[in-house]
Amino acid sequence: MIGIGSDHGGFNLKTEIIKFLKEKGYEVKDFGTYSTESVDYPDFGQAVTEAVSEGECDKGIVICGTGIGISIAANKVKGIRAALCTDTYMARMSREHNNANILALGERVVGIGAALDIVETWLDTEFAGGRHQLRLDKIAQIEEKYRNK
Ligand SMILES: O=C(CO)[C@H](O)[C@H](O)[C@H](O)COP(=O)(O)O
Repeated sequence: MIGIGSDHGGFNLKTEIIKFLKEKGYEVKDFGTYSTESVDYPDFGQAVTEAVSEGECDKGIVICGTGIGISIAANKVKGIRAALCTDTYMARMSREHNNANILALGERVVGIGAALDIVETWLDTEFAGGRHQLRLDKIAQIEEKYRNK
């Protein structure tokens, strides 16, 4: 199950991505927003990332105007590694090296065609493990250190 959410600045791209994923046979859960009326991106970043963190969704996609705000919000949730990607190389590396479990996109930054290529690359790429796992373990240690501070 892929969780997806956006603010108003990412609503149109979210609609296109949902259509694309369903055509590819993915199960998708849409966490909103459901129109271009102004809303706050942390609410939707939190909804998607909690679903991934709690195991309801395998991976998540979050979208705002730039992808910046919603990726910052997403990375506050324990166990989340949200990657803001603007091209397919970043999408591939964010999976291969960072085992990103959330893809962040900016509707006002990337066109629809490029965004769909990024989504496809991201979903099709596996984590490489090895030395990269050691680095992710260090990120988890930082998360743990600052958890209750
Ligand atoms: O969070 C963002 C930037 O970091 C997103 O791009 C938002 O979508 C953007 O800030 C919303 O801006 P708006 O002027 O309220 O549409």
